[in-house]
Amino acid sequence: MYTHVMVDSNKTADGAHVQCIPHVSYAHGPPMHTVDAYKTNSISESDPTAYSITESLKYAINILTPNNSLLQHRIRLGAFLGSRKSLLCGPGCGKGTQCTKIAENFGFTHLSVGELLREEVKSGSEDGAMIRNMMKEGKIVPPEVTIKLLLRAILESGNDKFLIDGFPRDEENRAAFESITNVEPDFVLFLDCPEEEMERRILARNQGRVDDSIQTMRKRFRVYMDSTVPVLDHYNSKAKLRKVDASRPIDKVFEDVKVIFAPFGAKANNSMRRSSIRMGMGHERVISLVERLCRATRDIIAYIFSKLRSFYPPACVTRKALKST
Ligand SMILES: Nc1ncnc2c1ncn2[C@@H]1O[C@H](COP(=O)(O)OP(=O)(O)OP(=O)(O)O)[C@@H](O)[C@H]1O
Ligand SMILES: O=c1ccn([C@@H]2O[C@H](COP(=O)(O)O)[C@@H](O)[C@H]2O)c(=O)[nH]1
Repeated sequence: MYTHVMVDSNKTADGAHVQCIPHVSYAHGPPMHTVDAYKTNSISESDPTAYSITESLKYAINILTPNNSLLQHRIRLGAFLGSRKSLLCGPGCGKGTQCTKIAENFGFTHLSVGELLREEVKSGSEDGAMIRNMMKEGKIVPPEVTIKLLLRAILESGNDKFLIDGFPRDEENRAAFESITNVEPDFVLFLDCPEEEMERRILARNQGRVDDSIQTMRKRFRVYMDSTVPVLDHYNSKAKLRKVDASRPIDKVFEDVKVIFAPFGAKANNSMRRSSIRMGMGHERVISLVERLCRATRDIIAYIFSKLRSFYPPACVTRKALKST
């Protein structure tokens, strides 16, 4: 299986996309490279000059955002990784539930990688079948896929504050993401919940998810222990882990979460919030639209003035012209 990175140079950074497609085509940049999508650092035998997928993505991102500067500016990450108690836990601790509340209250864009993957499956894309199978088995999808989806969502969001829910699930995803973007999360929220409670929540969820079965849940717990706990340890060693007791009711958990997030985000004001409700959108989206509108208005006014100036020169110029006649 080979995956390639395509860069469409006609798009602006906001509209740009990084795509994994079966045959590479770099619109600009190095000649075609083939990359083994399932080995982060592999070099294809058929092409000795092949880039690793990480390098390819890095190159693509650099085209979209020279030196990663835009991306660095735009990403401030709060990552949710799952939860654990007595070293056994993970899915169902309430990440999605708390993320929705944080996004509403602190103006973050909530990006659930699990949700992005589910949408990719629904879209019927080439990766869809592979993603669905991996999710059904409770496995972690390779970084080439998750990071592509994540970066696309980041670039499309128009926001500069992101809440990344359920990522990175393993060291490979963490290392690839940090290497590509050159950014680390501000902190990682760890929702601590007993395994039995998480089981209860998952089995009561009833949203028709392919992984909400006892069998898959057990597999997910194992994957969590083997692959995600080392990521938690990594952030803990960097003093970036913030732990909250997630076994309590939703609002009680959120009270503690709010304290952690308080320094990280301005609350959207009430009129913005009312507009978001009226327009049926998340308020961060409304803020971004208002910002864009302001920028567009400023550009239009500047344009009108430049036209006016060419028809009506400034008074001093007119006076000078009159004097000389
Ligand atoms: N504190 C809580 N108390 C009781 N139920 C909760 C709590 N938090 C979330 N739930 C419920 O538990 C279920 C799982 O929550 P949620 O989907 O937010 O978890 P998650 O960690 O995102 O799960 P997954 O990792 O499987 O995506 C949902 O039905 C949700 O309504
Ligand atoms: O970074 C990620 C995040 C998720 N997955 C896969 O999706 C499911 C469900 O994720 P939730 O965040 O719990 O909704 C997870 O079990 C993985 O199979 C992933 O591969 N990589």
